[in-house]
Amino acid sequence: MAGYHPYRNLRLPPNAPFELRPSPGKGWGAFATRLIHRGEVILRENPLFVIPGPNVTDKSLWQAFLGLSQDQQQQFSYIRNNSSTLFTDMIQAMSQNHFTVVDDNPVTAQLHLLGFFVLQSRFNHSCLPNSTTPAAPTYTVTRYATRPIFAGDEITFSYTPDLKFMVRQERHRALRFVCTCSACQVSTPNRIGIPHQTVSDQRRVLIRGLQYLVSGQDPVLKRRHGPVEDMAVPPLFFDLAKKREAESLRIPLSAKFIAVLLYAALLEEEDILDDHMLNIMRPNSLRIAHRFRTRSNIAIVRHVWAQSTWAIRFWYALFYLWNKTDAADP
Ligand SMILES: C[S@@+](CC[C@H](N)C(=O)[O-])C[C@H]1O[C@@H](n2cnc3c(N)ncnc32)[C@H](O)[C@@H]1O
Repeated sequence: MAGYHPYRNLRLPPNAPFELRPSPGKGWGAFATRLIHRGEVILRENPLFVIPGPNVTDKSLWQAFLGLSQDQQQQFSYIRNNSSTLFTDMIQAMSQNHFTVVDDNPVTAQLHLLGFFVLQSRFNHSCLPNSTTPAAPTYTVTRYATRPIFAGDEITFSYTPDLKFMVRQERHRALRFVCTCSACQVSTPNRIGIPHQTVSDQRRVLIRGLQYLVSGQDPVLKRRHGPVEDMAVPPLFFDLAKKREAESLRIPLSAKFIAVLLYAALLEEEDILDDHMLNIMRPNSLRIAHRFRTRSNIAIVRHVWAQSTWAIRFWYALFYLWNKTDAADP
């Protein structure tokens, strides 16, 4: 491709299944150069440096920068903001190119550490992503494909997991840019002609409410760090009795089980239920399933669990368990 851009100097790993090139409306992005299978590793990368967060100072950033080798400093100097101009200060550069990393040392594991990533930060956001970078107790950030990605497709990920609980406009405020993915484009109609975005917004409000119901915490407002910390998200509950019920976790076991199944079914329908989320969802819902103590309920739960999709599990549970009390109820 013609035209000089400093990103052409960024070093990709040998056999990387992607290339960097302009992504209309989003600066540059990463695009698959061959079919990438679901679950395949796309990129494993170590940070250029790691510093304590969440609040960083120019001084700590300069110190980290000066500790880099000449070659690493040069890779750092190629990084641009989205409009291809240099960052005006180090804090801005860090805020757009970092991932939170976790220390595997039990003494320092609680620190909020931020790593500067040259390549992982070149991937653009999508509210319907095709890759993910699950948290792991190591400084290395690994990106996996969450669905098959075809040659030429842009490789994207969700910039924060909490975005799945937000409607389009809340997501844009949190991201501080207007995302143009298909969940955000007002004009994209779904299978039955309704704009995807309308249905998607309704699903995400429900997903947030269900998460509140089973965890007792509003997943959006509980956040203290990150892009959503200072945004005005409307409260979910206007009925204070319901809010207290959710927060005291005193909902019957059958309602909780149904809520968890509906939560997974909505994620599945929204097409954002990836293998890493499933690895969390499955044991969580099984834990609730194993708490039933009433014999007839246990038989229903076994039958529910044997179904093939979360949507069918949800409908079975709704039909057979709705309003059923259990010996294990709080
Ligand atoms: C870490 S950078 C991603 C790489 C960047 N595009 C580049 O050229 O280096 C994040 C910035 O990319 C842009 N961006 C990422 N995803 C986008 C999307 N879905 N829609 C519009 N802009 C996006 C935003 O300006 C965002 O602040």
